[in-house]
Amino acid sequence: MKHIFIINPIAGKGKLQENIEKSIHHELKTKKVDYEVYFSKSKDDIKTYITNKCGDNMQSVFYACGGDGTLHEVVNACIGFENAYIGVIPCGSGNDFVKNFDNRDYFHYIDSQVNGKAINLDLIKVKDKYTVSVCNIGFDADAAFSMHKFKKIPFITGSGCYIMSVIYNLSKKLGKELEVIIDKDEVLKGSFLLGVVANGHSYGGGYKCAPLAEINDGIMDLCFVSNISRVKILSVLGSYKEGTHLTNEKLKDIITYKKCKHVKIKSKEPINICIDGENFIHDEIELEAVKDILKFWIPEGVRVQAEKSVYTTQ
Ligand SMILES: Nc1ncnc2c1ncn2[C@@H]1O[C@H](COP(=O)(O)OP(=O)(O)OP(=O)(O)O)[C@@H](O)[C@H]1O
Repeated sequence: MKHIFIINPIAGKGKLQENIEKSIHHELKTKKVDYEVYFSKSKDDIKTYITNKCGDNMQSVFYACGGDGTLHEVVNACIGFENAYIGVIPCGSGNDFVKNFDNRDYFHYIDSQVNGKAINLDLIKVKDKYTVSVCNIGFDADAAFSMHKFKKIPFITGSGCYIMSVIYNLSKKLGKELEVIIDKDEVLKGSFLLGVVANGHSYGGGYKCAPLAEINDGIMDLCFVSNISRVKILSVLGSYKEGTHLTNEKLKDIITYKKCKHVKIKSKEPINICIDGENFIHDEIELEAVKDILKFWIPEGVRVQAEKSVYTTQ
């Protein structure tokens, strides 16, 4: 097995990458491990690099050294290659995918990584892409989209930009008129503040939007929040971040939570959609759970999180 570390130099604040490169060489140089370190030049470069590498028919693990965006690119580049496995060394800002595992520290240990093993996990297929963590629409997707407006302001950090973008979006009309068709059968119709279709349980750097989601059950978790007043948003957000929104009695009338295998979302006008934190615009999307398609390389000592206790869902 060859171990190929793809480091995204701009993920997170770019602080951990140098240390990761040093520990890779420190741990592996003297051992009989076939390895390579590559610094990605752009999003598209990740795909070109992996496609070329997979062409040599060698069994390889491609480690996404970055955040969920980097992992998303590595996964989508590797899908379809029988000889490619996907690992991750989290060094982005959110790193939500690895939150679905116990003993996450081991993701940072190079010896645990190279002594890992392959397991099968699920992904969500949306259009011609695969989602690793979460697809989201609504208020928070709009905030992610309009962040660029604030990036040009001097001395404002990434989180500062996000806060300004949230405030900017709060001043605009809230609520998306949507039709959501679940498993080709059940229809939800209405005005929604936000909605997620999730493989993993978290997004946005720790918002536990889908607390019951499991990455190896072949099922997606859908959580839609009905449109509410600006004042109520603040009281909902705390619960939504903690993942207690399913058990919070005060929120039961505004939350719809379902487990499903297929979802179609329709809007009369094009809307912003975030897929693993990457931005897209569509007026209709279909999402489908695909069981066991991700050939994930799990470090020694790490476990997929155990089944959650059952909450009351609608
Ligand atoms: N060399 C590069 N230059 C510019 N962008 C890159 C480069 N390599 C990869 N990318 C892209 O950078 C984007 C941001 O990376 P990523 O999402 O991993 O970091 P993050 O936003 O800090 O982490 P997270 O998504 O976990 O919050 C991704 O879209 C990735 O494809």
